[in-house]
Amino acid sequence: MKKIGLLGATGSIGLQTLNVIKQHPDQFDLVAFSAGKNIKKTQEIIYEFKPKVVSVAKNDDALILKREFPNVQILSGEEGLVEVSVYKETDILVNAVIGSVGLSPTLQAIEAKKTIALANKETLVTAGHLVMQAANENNVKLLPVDSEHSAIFQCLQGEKEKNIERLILTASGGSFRDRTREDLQSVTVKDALNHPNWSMGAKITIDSATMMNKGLEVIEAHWLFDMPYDKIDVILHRESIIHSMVEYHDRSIIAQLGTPDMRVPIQYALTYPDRSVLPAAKRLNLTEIGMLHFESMDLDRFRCLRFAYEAGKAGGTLPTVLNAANEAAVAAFLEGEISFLQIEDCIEKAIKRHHVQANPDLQTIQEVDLETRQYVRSLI
Ligand SMILES: NC(=O)C1=CN([C@@H]2O[C@H](COP(=O)(O)OP(=O)(O)OC[C@H]3O[C@@H](n4cnc5c(N)ncnc54)[C@H](OP(=O)(O)O)[C@@H]3O)[C@@H](O)[C@H]2O)C=CC1
Ligand SMILES: CC(=O)[C@@H](O)[C@H](O)COP(=O)(O)O
Ligand SMILES: [Mn+2]
Repeated sequence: MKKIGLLGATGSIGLQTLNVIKQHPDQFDLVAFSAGKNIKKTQEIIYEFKPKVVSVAKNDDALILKREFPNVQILSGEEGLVEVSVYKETDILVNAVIGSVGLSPTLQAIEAKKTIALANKETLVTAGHLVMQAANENNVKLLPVDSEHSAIFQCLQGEKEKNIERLILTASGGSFRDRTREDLQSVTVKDALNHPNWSMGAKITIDSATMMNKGLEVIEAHWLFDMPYDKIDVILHRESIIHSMVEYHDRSIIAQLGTPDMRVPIQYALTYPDRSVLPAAKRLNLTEIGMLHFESMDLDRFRCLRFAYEAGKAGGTLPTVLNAANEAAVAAFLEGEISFLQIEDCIEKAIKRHHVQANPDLQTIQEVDLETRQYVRSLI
C-alpha cells in the first residue's frame, strides 16, 4: 500500500489523481492533501478518503473544517501546504498545485526525501537548477506527470542517455491553432478556454492557446532529462495521440501513444516502475482514428514558444521572469483586464527590461518572481 500526499486535490489533476486512487483501493491510500479555496470539494474529499492531514488556503476556511472534522489535522496557508508536502507517513507526493506557489513545498518535500510525482511544471521553470540539485543531493526521484514528459520518460526506459539524439515534444496547437494573428485580436476568454483535446484547469488551457504551455514544457524537459535546448524540438500534432517521442542516434524514434487522458501518466507515476490496469481509460483505436497529422512550429505565429526557448537558453533569473510574467498576465486575461494578445506583450516587456542574474538562490528567485508580477500589474 503506497501512502499518497496530494497538493492541489480540488483541481483538474488533483481530482483525476483521486479517481486513480479510487480505482485501486488496495494499492493507494490518501493520507494528506491540500486545496485552495474550494471548501465544498474539500469537505467531500475528506468524507470519502478520510485523510489524516488537510490544508486549505484561508485560515477562516480551516476553522470551519476543524469544527466539522475534529479528528483530522487541519492547516492553512503556505505553511500548511509545506506541512502536507512533508507529512511523515507519505511515500509519494503528487504536486498538482498551479503556479510557482508549488516551489517551496517541492523543495521541502525533497529535503524530507519524499518521492515526487510532479505535475506542477512552473516549479521547474522558475527554479529548475535548485530543484534538480536538491533532488540529486537527496537521492529523490522526480517522476513526471505532465503527459509529454511522462511519454518521454516511458520512451527512455531501458535506454542509455548517451544514445539520445533529441527529444520531440508534441503540441496540440491549443484553442486557436487554426487562427491567424489578426484573428487573435478579438478572441474571448470563453473561446480561449475551449481546448480541442484536453479538459484542464483554466490557467494551463490559456497557456496552451498562447503556446506558452509548450514553452514551459521545453524548459521542464531540459531539467527533467538534462537535455540541452538545441536537442529539444516541438512539433504540432493536432490529435494529441502521440504524447511525445525520443529520437536515438541510430535514427530510431520511440513514441508513446494513448487517448488524451491524464489518468494514464498520473497512474504511471504512482505505480512506476510497474504498471496497473486502468479500466476507466479508453482504449486507443488507431483504425478508428485513421490518420495522424504533424506540422512544424511557426515561432512568429506562436511567439511565447520563442520567448521560452530564449529564456531557457539565457538561464539564470530569466525563466523566473518568463514564468511570473506569464502567471500574472494570464490571471489578468482570465479576469477580463487585458486582451489575449496582451498576454505576450506583457511577457515580452518583462523579459526585455530584466537584467539576468546567474545561478540565483531561492531568495533571489522569490524576489524576482514578486517584482515581475508587480511590474506586469503596473502595465495593466
Ligand atoms: N490539468 C491538466 O490536465 C494538466 C495540468 N498540468 C499542470 O498541473 C498543475 C495543475 O494544473 P490544473 O490541475 O489544471 O490546475 P487547476 O487550476 O485545475 O487546479 C489547481 C489546484 O491548486 C490549488 N491552488 C490554486 N492556487 C493555490 C494556492 N495559492 N495555494 C494552494 N493551493 C492553490 C487549487 O485549489 P482550489 O481549486 O481549491 O482553489 C487546485 O486544487 C499545473 O502546473 C499544470 O500546468 C500538467 C499537465 C496536464
Ligand atoms: C495534458 C497535458 O500534458 C497538457 O500540458 C497538454 O499537453 C496541453 O496540450 P497542448 O499544450 O499541447 O495544447
Ligand atoms: Mn503537457
